[in-house]
Amino acid sequence: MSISLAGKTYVIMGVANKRSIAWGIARSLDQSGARLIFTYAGERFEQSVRDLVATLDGNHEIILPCDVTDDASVEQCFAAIKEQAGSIDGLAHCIAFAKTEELAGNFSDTSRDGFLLAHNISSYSLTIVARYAKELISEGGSIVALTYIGGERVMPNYNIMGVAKASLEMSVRYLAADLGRQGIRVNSISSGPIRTLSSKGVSDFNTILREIEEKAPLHRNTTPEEVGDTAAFLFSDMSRGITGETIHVDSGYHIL
Ligand SMILES: CCCCCCc1ccc(Oc2ccc(Oc3cccc(O)n3)cc2)c(O)c1
Repeated sequence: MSISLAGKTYVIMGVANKRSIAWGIARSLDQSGARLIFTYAGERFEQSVRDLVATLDGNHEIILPCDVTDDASVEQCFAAIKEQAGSIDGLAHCIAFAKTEELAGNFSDTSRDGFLLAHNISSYSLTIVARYAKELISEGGSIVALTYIGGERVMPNYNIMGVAKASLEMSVRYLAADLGRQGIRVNSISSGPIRTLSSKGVSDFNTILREIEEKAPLHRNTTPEEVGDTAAFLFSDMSRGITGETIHVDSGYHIL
């Protein structure tokens, strides 16, 4: 891999299993020589994260719980990172959730608590994580978040998650404006659909994958490795002039 992140440390939030996009990012950064810190939500993921991390080249020892819906949990997580690592060079936010019943049917039937839950986990979490991470991120650091085109235009069944992603993408721009004076860049990767644990929550997912193969300019679906390599670029100095940006890694689908 041409990009070197040797001597750099990144926090990766949201690895659930080997299919996670967060895991694709982890593998690319590991290949680029970075030291990685992992956080997981809920101890049911701890063992699978530990087992996966053991397969990487580098020895990434810091693996911590972090419930982004709990301010104290986020504060304790970053206090532990400060204590165990000192400073970091960036963070990958790969966290989202919405109730499955809100990811199908009529958008007008969205419930108040379904709306709030989706925004709490899928959008506000980036802002509170950035608030604590900015104290640890060195000059020249970089934050990367994951989004989907359903936050820019209507994609059937994506519903409330699309509204939350629109909020996330605008949060990326406001955070870029705020943290730029500290030399911290904030960008998002808009990934094409990838089969993950999360995509099981979206009805009719297979139809979308087929549509991409038929219509996307590259006529193939997106892979976690492609997203991982773009993340490595956004963490590297090769992207030092880019902030507040959304890069589409989607075989070109967004131009249609
Ligand atoms: C109609 C659009 C089909 C392509 C969707 C691509 C996609 C797949 C997964 C994505 O991430 C999530 C994350 C959590 C999520 O909520 C879930 C996931 C599983 C179970 C559950 O109860 N909620 C739904 C999507 C995402 O943001 C975007």
